[in-house]
Amino acid sequence: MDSLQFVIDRDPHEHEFHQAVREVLESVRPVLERNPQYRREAILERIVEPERVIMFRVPWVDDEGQIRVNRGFRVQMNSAIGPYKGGLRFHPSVRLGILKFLAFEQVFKNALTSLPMGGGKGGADFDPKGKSDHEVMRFCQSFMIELARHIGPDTDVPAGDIGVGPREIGYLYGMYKRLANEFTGVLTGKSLNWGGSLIRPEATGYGAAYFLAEMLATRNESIAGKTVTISGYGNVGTYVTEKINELGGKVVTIADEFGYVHDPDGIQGEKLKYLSTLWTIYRKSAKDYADTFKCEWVPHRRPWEVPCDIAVPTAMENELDGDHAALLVKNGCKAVVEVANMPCTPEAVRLFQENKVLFAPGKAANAGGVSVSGLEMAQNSMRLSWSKDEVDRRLKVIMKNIHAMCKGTAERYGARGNYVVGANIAGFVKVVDSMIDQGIV
Ligand SMILES: NC(=O)C1=CN([C@@H]2O[C@H](COP(=O)(O)OP(=O)(O)OC[C@H]3O[C@@H](n4cnc5c(N)ncnc54)[C@H](O)[C@@H]3O)[C@@H](O)[C@H]2O)C=CC1
Ligand SMILES: O=C(O)CCC(=O)C(=O)O
Repeated sequence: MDSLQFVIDRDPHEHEFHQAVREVLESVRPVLERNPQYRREAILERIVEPERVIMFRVPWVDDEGQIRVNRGFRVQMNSAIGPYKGGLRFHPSVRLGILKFLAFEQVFKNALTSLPMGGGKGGADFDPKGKSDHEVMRFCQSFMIELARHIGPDTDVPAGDIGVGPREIGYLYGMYKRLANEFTGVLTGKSLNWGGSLIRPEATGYGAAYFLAEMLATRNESIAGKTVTISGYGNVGTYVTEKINELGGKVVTIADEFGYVHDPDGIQGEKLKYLSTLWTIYRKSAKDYADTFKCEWVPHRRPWEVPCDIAVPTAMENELDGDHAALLVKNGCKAVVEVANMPCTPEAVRLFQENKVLFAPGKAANAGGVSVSGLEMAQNSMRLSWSKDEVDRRLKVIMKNIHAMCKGTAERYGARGNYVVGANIAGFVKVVDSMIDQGIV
């Protein structure tokens, strides 16, 4: 664990980054034992250090004429297997340590997709909630004025994440195009009229449901008839609900930082349509859903206390801790799928694994989003658009392959059923072998 201590000593306050690094280093220990070359090549020391970090001032003017200043970032973590690729997050919690953890996770996730994408992540401590469209536009334009010089369709291709949806991608793209004077696939998650891919908005949620179906099938189970609890109701929360409904499951909760909604009849039909805009367009609290559809609102508590077969955290890192995990286990939960990035604490993951709850780590289960981003890049390069069925078919194949790769790798390393170990080792080996091929750079 010397490499972990090195990371902690260097940046002691970056706890989420330490957490992500610790998990990967623990998983890959048997790989290092079998391959002494990795130690000789100082592969751990190299993989935990971003290739480049860009941090910049983002000044903008609000609707009252006040000058505001936010901090922008892009962490270009690893380009061994392709251009940096990963989302932008606009949220007040954004700081360097959060983006380093997200960029680090992205490196392994992107390697699992089998598409040629390196890992990166960026964003700002800007909160789009409560801002007018014009304020968001001015912010995005100022952000892109600096970011533009560091990205490009073969260099670094950002996309959305929390707080960055089609509106923000549009404003960011408009400014990039004006600065670069070229129309290229420099961002993904674009609107369909100007280079976006069908199924990209749905991809993270649909992909996670496909992964879940594969995982349940290993125990001769399926999503049909299962009760599911979820947390976030943004882009990924909405589409994972849609696909779970389609596969016969019933989603009974949504949540935010103020509490959770319990709708035992299930979030479907008109209610799901309503949900799909609640956060992504109006940025309203989940309580609004409870008020509108007259169901239970439970303030200051988390949805993991509601008995369920499957739990699907879809909002923030570390939103599901050991106490929540103990409740889920006690109530008979059979599977947990991380659709957010690292939403379960290490203690929660340990409890799930000890109690034989199927556990899908985010870097495998939520890889459908970046996979379809990769397919968007391919379509942009070819100057054509695939049909919805074509993209969905490719997404299904990718998720099935990721599942098989994680499962098979875990078995080969004596950790049957441990998708965390499988995902970390499979992603790690692909990236570090590519780094070694390319020399000490
Ligand atoms: N959009 C994508 O394609 C992908 C997203 N993810 C991850 O999925 C998660 C959700 O992302 P999106 O749905 O895209 O974002 P979004 O902005 O559409 O939705 C964010 C959700 O988080 C909730 N939220 C915001 N601040 C919160 C707080 N302080 N406490 C609790 N909940 C809070 C919001 O109410 C909303 O439900 C994130 O962890 C993101 O990194 C992972 C892979 C791809
Ligand atoms: O589509 C992308 O490039 C990135 C999606 C993302 O940010 C993620 O996978 O966490």
